Parts: sequence; structure tokens; C-alpha cells
Amino acid sequence: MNFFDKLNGAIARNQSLLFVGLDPNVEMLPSRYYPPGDIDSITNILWDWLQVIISQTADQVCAYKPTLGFYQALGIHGLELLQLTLAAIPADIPIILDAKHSDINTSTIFAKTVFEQWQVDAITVSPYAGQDHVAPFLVYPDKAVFVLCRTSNPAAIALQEYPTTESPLYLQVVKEAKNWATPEQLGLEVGTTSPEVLARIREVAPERVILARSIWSEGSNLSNILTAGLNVNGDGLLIPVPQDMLGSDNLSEQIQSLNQEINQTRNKIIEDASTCSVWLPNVCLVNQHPYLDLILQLYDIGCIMFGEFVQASGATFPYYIDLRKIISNPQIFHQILNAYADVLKDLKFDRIAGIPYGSLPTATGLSLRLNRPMIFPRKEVKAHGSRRVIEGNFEPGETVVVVDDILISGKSAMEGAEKLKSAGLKVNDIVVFMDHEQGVKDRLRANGYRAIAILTISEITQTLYEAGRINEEQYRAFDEV
Ligand SMILES: O=c1ccn([C@@H]2O[C@H](COP(=O)(O)O)[C@@H](O)[C@H]2O)c(=O)[nH]1
Repeated sequence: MNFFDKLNGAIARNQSLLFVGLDPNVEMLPSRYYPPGDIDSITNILWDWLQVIISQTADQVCAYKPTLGFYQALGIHGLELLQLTLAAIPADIPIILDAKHSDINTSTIFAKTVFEQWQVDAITVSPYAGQDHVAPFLVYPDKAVFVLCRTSNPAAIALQEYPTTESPLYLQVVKEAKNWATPEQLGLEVGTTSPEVLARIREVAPERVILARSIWSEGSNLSNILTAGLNVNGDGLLIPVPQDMLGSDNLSEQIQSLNQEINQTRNKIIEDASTCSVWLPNVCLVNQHPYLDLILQLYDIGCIMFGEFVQASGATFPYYIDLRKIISNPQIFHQILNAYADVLKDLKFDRIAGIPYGSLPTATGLSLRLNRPMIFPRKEVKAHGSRRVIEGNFEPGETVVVVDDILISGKSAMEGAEKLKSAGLKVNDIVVFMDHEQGVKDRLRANGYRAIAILTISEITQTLYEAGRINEEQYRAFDEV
């Protein structure tokens, strides 16, 4: 089971967003376990304490976070203690190893150790070495990373709030990390006592799970922290059980009441969302478009442009969609593939055909994702070599689903489909990301094709307008098309 499914399962089962940090640190050992003696007995005493913590919390938390540094500090005994700890955590509760690993030359071997040998579900990593460092952890599709975006220690401000508090480095880390992997594989670690900081991160990354740290300072307000950090569904924020609570002798009761307090705020957020009837850009997200986040991200990376654009037909449109850019942004590319895969799962076909050039990467991604063979009709046939019209192997009589990016007049998709049909293949369905509407689907139907679009141009413009990304004039320009 992958990390996020396991996490969501534990959240639902235990009705909890709480996680427990497992820190075998002698300095934190409750006094009733004293006096610790030599290193063997210290490790034994720490193990007793960890077992109590796990047994009293397993039905009330959604994850455990062992801190590698504390285990390492105990030497060989510590690594043995780590193995005992990992084995003691119930298999249906995810383990996030807090390693803050950041060395580029060791990340491949370290990823192998933690994910294959130790079998943890996720790991915390430092972002400073960039995606090269994180990538070795991401080749494990069922595992996840939490990228450290911000810490709460005062000295960190010099770097994390550089160059200005208005435009701080930690927000740049969030934006950059979002490009490294999908929300299912990459979350954010955020240490802060400030609801404002959490709210800023949540605004930039509405889709990410945030592993909150250091929220329990003197005078901090849990309700404000939750309101700032939870997503619109009342989740997406993992909350640490306060360290001092882990030493108490009525741990289970204390966690239960903390959980109730958190769930009250979560329920309020969910209730408010479902009763909110007015749309305020970026505030009320009830009835939000299922692809809201994807549409906004496509706009933000320049795939959706507004202005005057001349089309192949000679007509001028007030927009241009350039989906070719998605290949430079793996995280968005993943989301696009998810959207296509969701449509393709209900169709019957033997092969996937991409229309060159724009849709070849998408068709390739889908072929790999769905494990279905791919072919493509050439745009132009070469005068040398095999002179093939269709690249890839196929058998006449097979059914092919055509994958294209945008339907404007339908000409490109239909020309591609006709080449496939001339080679003896059957084409029933043409799946595109966006339909310009204006009757193009009917035109395709009249030619014997069913066109299925993930989005229409009106859904895109409506969403961008409601989110405040385009103004009234840009929005209204579409009435004239
Ligand atoms: O906004 C746009 C408009 C067009 N394209 C490119 O054109 C074809 C679709 O046009 P048809 O008239 O349906 O043939 C599409 O495959 C793109 O290559 C575009 O990218 N963005």
C-alpha cells in the first residue's frame, strides 16, 4: 500500500491527524523511568518508554515519526532499538523517518536502506541540494518524502526569510518542491508557531500534506494554527503530539481529548465550507472545480495565455493553450496524466495513439502508466528509411484510442485518426485535454468519432475568473468567440 493511502486509512480509522514523534532521548525520559545506568540499561529503559508510547497511542494517531538522530546517538544499540521500534509500530500506521537527509552522494544508497531494508513509508529531507538529491527517494512509487521548508528556531530566519519577509526563501522552497513530485509522493515539513506562516504556505500549496512541527510554544493558539494549516476538506495537516504529553502517565486520555479538540475545529471548517454560498476568489472553495488546482497551475506556468492569437484556420481567438510546456514540469505532467488516465480507464482499446508532436509525451506517459502499447501516426512521411505512416507495431483490426491535446476545429485529431484507419485500425474515441466547444464534438461525431474532453474552455475561463487570475474583460472576451 502506498504511503498516502496508508496515511489516509489511519486518519479515517483513528479519526486523527495527530502523529507521535519517537525520540529515544535520555534527556526527555520521564523521571519515573530513572535512574538510567550504563548504555545497555539506558537503551532498555528507552525501549520500555517507547513501547508504552506506541501501545497507548496506536489507536489514536495517524503516523509515527522516529527521529533517526536520537537512535544514532545510542550507537549500535540505537540501530537495534530502531529496528525494534519499527517492528513494534502497527503495519497499518505509516512511519515517517525523521532523517533530514541532505547529502547528494549518499541519497541513493540511503533511500535503498530506509525504504527497502527498514521499510519505512516516508522520510524527511532537506531541500538545499535540490531535486537531484530528492529524486533517489522518489523512484519508490509507494513511498513519500517530506521536504523541510521552514523551521522555527530563531537563527533560521536569516536564511529562511531571505531576502525579505514578504518574499521569503521558505516560500520559494515550497514552490520549487511542488515541481519535484506529485502530492501523493511529496509533502512539506513546516516548523512554526505562527498561523500566518502556515497560511502563506497553505495558500501556495493547497494540495500538499503539511507535517507541522514546533507548534506547541507557550501561548500558541491551536485553533488559529488549525484554521491556517488545514485544507478546505479539514485535513492535509499532520499535527505533532506535544513532547511533554508523551511523558505523562495518562497519555491515552490526554491524546483523546487533544484529538477531540482538533476534530471540533476540523468539523467546523468542513461545516463552514458546505454552508458557504458566496464565492470569494481564493477564499470560499465550496463547489470548486475538481481540476481547480491543475487549472491554476497550468495558468501559472504559462500554458494558458490570454491575448490575441491567430489559429491555423486564420481565426483570431482571445486565448492560446500551450500544453507542450507540461513536459518541463513533471509534477503538473503527472496531474495531466492522472486526468487522462481517469478517462481512459472506462474505454476499450488495444493501443494508445498520440497525435504528433504535442501529444506524443502524453501518449508515452499514458502508455507507461497504463502499461498499454503505443503507436503514432506520422505528421509527415519520410522519403527514406522505412517510410512508415504509423510508427510502432500493431495488428490491423485492433482498436486504438487517440490522445490529443486541444480540439479547436478537430482537424489535427481527425487527420491522425484517418491515417490510423487507413492502416486497418479502428478508432472510436478521441480523448483530449481541452475542447474549444463551438460544436467541434458534433463535427467529430458526424465523422464517426466520440470525442471526450477532460475540460472545456468555458470551465477553464470560469475557474480562472473566479480565482481572480483573469479579469472581467478577459473573461468576457469569450462571449465574442
Ligand atoms: O490554443 C491552441 C490552439 C491550437 N493548438 C494546436 O492546434 C491543434 C488543434 O487545432 P485543430 O483546429 O483542432 O486541429 C492542437 O493539437 C494544437 O497542436 C494549440 O496547441 N493551442
